[in-house]
Amino acid sequence: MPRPLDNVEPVPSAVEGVEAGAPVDRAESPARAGDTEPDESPVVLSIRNLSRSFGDTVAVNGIDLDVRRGSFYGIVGPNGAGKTTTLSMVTGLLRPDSGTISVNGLDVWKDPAKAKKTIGVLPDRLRLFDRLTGAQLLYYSGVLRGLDGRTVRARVKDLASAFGLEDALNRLVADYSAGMTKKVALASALIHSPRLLVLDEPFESVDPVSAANVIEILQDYVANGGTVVLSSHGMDLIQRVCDHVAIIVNGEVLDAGAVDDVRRDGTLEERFVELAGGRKAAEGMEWLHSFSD
Ligand SMILES: Nc1ncnc2c1ncn2[C@@H]1O[C@H](COP(=O)(O)OP(=O)(O)OP(=O)(O)O)[C@@H](O)[C@H]1O
Repeated sequence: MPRPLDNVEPVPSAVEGVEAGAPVDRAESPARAGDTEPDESPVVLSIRNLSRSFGDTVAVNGIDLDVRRGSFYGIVGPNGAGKTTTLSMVTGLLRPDSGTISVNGLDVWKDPAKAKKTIGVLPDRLRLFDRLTGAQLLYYSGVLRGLDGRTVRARVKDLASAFGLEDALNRLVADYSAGMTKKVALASALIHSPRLLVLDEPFESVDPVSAANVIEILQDYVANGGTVVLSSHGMDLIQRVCDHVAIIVNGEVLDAGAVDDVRRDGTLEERFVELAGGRKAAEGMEWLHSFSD
């Protein structure tokens, strides 16, 4: 059910009514909210001619992308392809050299405060206030997003239960394992029920059971009108869970669209390897077999 907020456009809660269990394959997913297929839904994220260099390194080179409401959109690409740079610019964390990014009709770099209210972010290199307990971190994330204390406390409880963090809530985040840190950061990204979730490698370090729970939470969120953009190196996961995908190589989108169109007759991994330039044979590594002793 939708849960209206005071100062954020209402979107359904991502965590209410979540039960542990395996995530649902796209093919078996329940019908999306509303009658429209994603391709007829409004564009939530629009990227036009986006570029960013670091010195001589061109990290992102003229990217265009449209992500529609209710989409579960995967961004894949080899190491150093420009995924994190793109997502950092989308979420207002890194200023582009050129190009525009519009989220929910708001220009992220011209109207950052309003645009950011509608975005939930899981950044790549997590810099959390880790001297807080998990409960404090979630509480402050909610309050900083403008929610009142009572609402935040209720949501912290829901999120802790959905992410299996109940027993960790009173421990310092600095003492969390990598997967627990990822989960508390993801919970922080959800607490204000944003319209768009941008998640950079959300499943890295997360155990399979927790990942299944998180996927189910995200699928529920998407089925009720939320939109997820995530980067991952898990091709199987993207193929199974996402409805759309973009393959980024050397800062450019080499293919994008419905997962089934992008992968063509093969798997997404096969298409990825084809576009990313194929695998390299381990030539010149014979010394590795000589063993030091
Ligand atoms: N702050 C920075 N300073 C200098 N170079 C950077 C910086 N951030 C990114 N780069 C460079 O930009 C390119 C794209 O990096 P980016 O982190 O966006 O790739 P990625 O696709 O997210 O890679 P990975 O899959 O390894 O996380 C790389 O060549 C990287 O070295």
